[in-house]
Amino acid sequence: MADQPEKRGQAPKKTPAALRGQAPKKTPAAPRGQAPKKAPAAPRGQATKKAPAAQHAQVPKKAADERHLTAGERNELRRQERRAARRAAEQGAEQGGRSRGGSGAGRASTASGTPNAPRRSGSDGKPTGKAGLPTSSQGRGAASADSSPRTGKGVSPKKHRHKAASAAKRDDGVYRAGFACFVGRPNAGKSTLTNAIVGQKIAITSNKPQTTRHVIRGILHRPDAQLVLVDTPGLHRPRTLLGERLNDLVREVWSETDVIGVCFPADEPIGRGDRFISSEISELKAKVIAVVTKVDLVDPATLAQRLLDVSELYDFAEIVPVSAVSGHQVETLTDVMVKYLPESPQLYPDDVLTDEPEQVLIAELIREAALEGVRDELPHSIAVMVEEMLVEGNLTRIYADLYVERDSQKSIVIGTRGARLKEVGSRARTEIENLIGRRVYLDLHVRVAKEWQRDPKQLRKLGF
Ligand SMILES: Nc1nc2c(ncn2[C@@H]2O[C@H](COP(=O)(O)OP(=O)(O)OP(=O)(O)O)[C@@H](O)[C@H]2O)c(=O)[nH]1
Repeated sequence: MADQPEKRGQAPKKTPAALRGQAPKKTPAAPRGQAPKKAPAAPRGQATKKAPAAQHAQVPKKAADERHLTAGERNELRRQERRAARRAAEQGAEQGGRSRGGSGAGRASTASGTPNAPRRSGSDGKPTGKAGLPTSSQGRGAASADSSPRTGKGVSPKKHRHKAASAAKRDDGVYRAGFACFVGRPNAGKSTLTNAIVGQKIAITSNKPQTTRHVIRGILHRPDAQLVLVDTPGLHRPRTLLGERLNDLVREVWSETDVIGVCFPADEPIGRGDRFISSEISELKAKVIAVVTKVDLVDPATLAQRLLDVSELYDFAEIVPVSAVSGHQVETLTDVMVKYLPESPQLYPDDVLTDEPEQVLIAELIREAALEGVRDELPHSIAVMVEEMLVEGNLTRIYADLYVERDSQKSIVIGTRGARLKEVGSRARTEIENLIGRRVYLDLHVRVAKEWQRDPKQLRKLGF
């Protein structure tokens, strides 16, 4: 029988509050019995010929359940979870919930500090957080116990270069864990930096602005800390419904992270967008640092000027110049971010690198390959959905749809006698094989979804 690949390096996505052992209050919809609808077995009404991947999945129940949801429904579920978690955290704070160290002041950190939050027991009878991970009372390291959804094969985390280097720096005996994100104008280098820190490609990158459309978490494990990096789309002036939704998503993430790194590309002068972002973050609880990116592209004098400009823009806690491409100062930046994380037990098991569903990562890799060499509006018009994954021995068959908005775009993406699409497929296949560590057969179809960026129904279907 065909199996869903079992993955190391991935865990089902949970809200920051859930990971910290806070039980989110029910969302308004939940008490009325309006829990997010499960999608039918063939999520997009294209039923029949192939069995959906979820039916083959041998994964924990929650993850298996979520595979039945369409991407849009999954996102809505995430949104509801986040809203509920925020409300729970606020209420916890009002009720004098114990604040964690660092910048998390005012946030309730344990299930017991949250109203209506029953403490759950693990199979061993020990209390666990909502997420099935230990609450802070269990001490560090306990999170790697059996509650992990990680399983055998699949995404193999590469040995992390920060681990050994950082061991020596663990001088105060304090373990820190928390969330950080990079913000900044489109193309500032946020995703490249996230990948460089996590040590594996979990976010796609390209030289087209607004490449990032999903919030993806990458997890860095060190002996003294766990840094959960949340890669977000760049905040921008929205021109479509998609743009508005992406901006909302970014603001939601900002409100729940401990450290925010505002990225300024060293090779471009400070602009209106940078000023706008700096003013937006001034209200947040998170510790805000400045990251001057792409320093390999400028001479020392330009860099010095950029650092000065950045320092005059806002009262940043620190300013760190880095190059994600050469690796210059990446480790220093990591140390700075870790320094501002709250004291906390581990949030994810040891070998989890991301909690993004595998289908989403794969769809992103296909989109990245499709972005190569296209111009003008076309990059924005491309969306990808993985319809199905089947595992046969060491081969994974992936069926994916690549959406564009117009017939003319469809012919560009396909190319003369399918040459361009073939190239996209072969580039994407190599990346996917790197990701899942198995041979891949990739079946790509190009479809037209007219004006999907402006159409709420299509956006939902495509996961926004
Ligand atoms: N030379 C150099 N190029 C970089 C560096 N970091 C990122 N880039 C390039 O800059 C471009 C944009 O990088 P991304 O990481 O996709 O930027 P982003 O901020 O995530 O972009 P959006 O998704 O549009 O918000 C890519 O072509 C990267 O290869 C760096 O340190 N040095």
